[in-house]
Amino acid sequence: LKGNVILGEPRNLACLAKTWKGLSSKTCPQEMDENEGVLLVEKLKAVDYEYREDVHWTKCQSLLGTGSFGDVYKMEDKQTGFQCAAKKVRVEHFRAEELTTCTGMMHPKILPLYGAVKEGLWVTIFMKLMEGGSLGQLLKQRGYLPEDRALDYLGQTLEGLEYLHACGVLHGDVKADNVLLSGDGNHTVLCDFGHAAHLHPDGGGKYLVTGDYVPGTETHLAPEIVMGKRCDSKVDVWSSCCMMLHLLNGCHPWTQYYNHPLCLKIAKEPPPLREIPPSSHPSTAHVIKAGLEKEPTKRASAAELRAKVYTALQQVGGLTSPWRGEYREPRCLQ
Ligand SMILES: N#Cc1cccc(-c2csc(Nc3cc(F)ccc3O)n2)c1
Repeated sequence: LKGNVILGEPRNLACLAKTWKGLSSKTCPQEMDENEGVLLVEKLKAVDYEYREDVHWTKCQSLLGTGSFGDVYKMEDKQTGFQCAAKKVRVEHFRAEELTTCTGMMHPKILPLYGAVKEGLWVTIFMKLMEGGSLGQLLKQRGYLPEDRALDYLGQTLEGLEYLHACGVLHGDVKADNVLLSGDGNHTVLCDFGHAAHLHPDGGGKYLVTGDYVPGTETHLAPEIVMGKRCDSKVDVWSSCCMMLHLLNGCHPWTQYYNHPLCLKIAKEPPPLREIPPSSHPSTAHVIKAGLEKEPTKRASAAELRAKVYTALQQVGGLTSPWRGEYREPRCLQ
């Protein structure tokens, strides 16, 4: 059995990932057994240039969650015993941007990539294990979050976005399911670059709705995306405030007022500011208003919005409530 899995550098992985794009199941039989990839950490060990599921690594029983285009499992390297998270994506659904946008990214609020391997018709992407699970899962357990917790998580998410945008990358699917938590619930990282895109260096927008672009979560889509206009990093700011409404209410924006297809409403209707809980502090409302400007040039940047979030967090008395507290009936079902 031939293999071509190496311990390498992020740029090796970015380069190899581009050759995986668009391979379809119509490939020849020997392709079915191909095993190639780049591992970025010593704790994931290829053996004779091979790294195969159930041979060199195995999935642990639990399904951790569902990412874009694939399920996420806890996995263990059979040689080193090291455990991490792994998402399996069919090559037909694999987008090279999932790896080219986040390789080489080093920031406390961005989930570290450990490598990726193609085995037959599957691409497996390895990332750091986050014991706290996703913010989406926490929300299901708590109904909706206290204002200080929601502000703190929004602020950390915006820190990660600020770094991403400075690197010329837009995430494309900012939502609670793609924000992961440390074991103590106090630190977040942004994950899942399945909808990410490289921004033009001139900072000009990019036509997202083209060839292989798959839109992110409909309820969180910015107006300029649904109107097929040029998009830039501001689309992530809009989505982060849709996530904020989701954290504060326990339900996605728009869904209580409109039926599908929501994209027509997102384009036509005013921003969903009426969904800001009346009990919110005025500074919190100010943050959401600044992030839900329909005109991207008027919308706050991730850096500007982060500053407003920290002010609001101070105004509400800082972070005081526990991350796992009592369940609160989502506001949308009241
Ligand atoms: N650890 C962990 C954990 C727990 C719950 C959900 C997720 C989750 C949601 S999207 C997601 N994407 C993802 C996970 C990988 F391991 C590798 C690439 C990915 O895009 N992971 C991860």
